[in-house]
Amino acid sequence: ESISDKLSMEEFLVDALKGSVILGEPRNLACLAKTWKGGGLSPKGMDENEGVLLIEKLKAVDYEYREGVHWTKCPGLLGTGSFGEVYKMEDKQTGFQCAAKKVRVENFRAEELMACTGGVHAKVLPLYGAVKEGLWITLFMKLMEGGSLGQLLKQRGYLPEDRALDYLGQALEGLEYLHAHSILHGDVKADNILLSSDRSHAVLCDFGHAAHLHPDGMGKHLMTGDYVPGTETHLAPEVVMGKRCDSKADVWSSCCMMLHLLNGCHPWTQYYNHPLCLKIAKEPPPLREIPPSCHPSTAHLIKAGLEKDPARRASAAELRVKACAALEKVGGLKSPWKGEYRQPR
Ligand SMILES: CN1C=C[C@@](O)(C#Cc2ccnc(-n3nc(C(N)=O)c4cc(F)ccc43)c2)C1=O
Repeated sequence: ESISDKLSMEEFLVDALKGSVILGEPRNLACLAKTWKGGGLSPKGMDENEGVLLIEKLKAVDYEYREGVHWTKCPGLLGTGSFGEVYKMEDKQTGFQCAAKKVRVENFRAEELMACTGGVHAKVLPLYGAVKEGLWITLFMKLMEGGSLGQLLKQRGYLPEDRALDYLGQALEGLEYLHAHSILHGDVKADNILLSSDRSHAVLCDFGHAAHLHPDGMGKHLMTGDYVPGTETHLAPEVVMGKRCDSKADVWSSCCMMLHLLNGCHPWTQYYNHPLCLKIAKEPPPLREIPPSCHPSTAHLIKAGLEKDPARRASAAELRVKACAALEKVGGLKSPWKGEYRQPR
């Protein structure tokens, strides 16, 4: 179909979807979500209820899906994502439980949904739907009973090398998939890695800082428009310098996360005060924070991911191969979970 046909098709779709909550497909949701930015504050908008649910177990009733009516928040906060708090929720009709992130309409970025409606991958947190109710947008997603890697790290102090390598490898698998679809995650860190109940599987979450990259791989200026950068200690030099960025920015962040997993503290913070962005731009990469006890192949892969020049930096795919090789070299995944608390270095 021609561009104009595609546009009119999309306009037709959105027109049909406005004002209702339906069981639909990811692309329906992507179209509707584009109309939510800034959210029409018309008086009707205050009580408007529209959206797309992607799984049967979340059941709209008469084209509505309202908090407290059709679903309820379970007590207790799971976590706080970019611009929103995350709760466990339960569908009143089916009893199905999942997680829900609530974002104010003025803080909502359609990219958060574009990133996870593009397709499904074992290392990316599945989206179960999104609904606008008045001035709030609720994003439904799979519940991960193992909690976040950030929470695990707080409990354990720092992780043994084999565990850190295994989680890094899984995160890089998810990044490889996103980068192949021209999506930059934008905030790779331990808090945005969620774990299965036995903590063996890890998935990427929180696409609140995601950006769509030019398919030709040409970098994109991030510090424009409504873009808000990710976590300062994990920002790549090209991001803090406002240069064009590409998927390599996520690779730098993944190695900052690796240092966080191995040391129990964020990089730069033991050596410099805020604002850190000047140091990140000026200073050499934080290679001195690689624990001396690390296997040489672990140190090598962190160096490859912390190259200041993104063109010389390894890609997610290349780094994942190095992480798998390093895990082999250290003897595979052996560390027990029991272990004692390790005082951060
Ligand atoms: C698919 N999708 C839709 C919205 C999304 O951008 C997000 C998120 C997000 C941010 C911070 N934290 C959590 N978070 N989720 C869970 C969970 N699903 O069980 C969770 C559990 C915790 F213990 C702590 C934080 C948690 C989830 C996204 O990725």
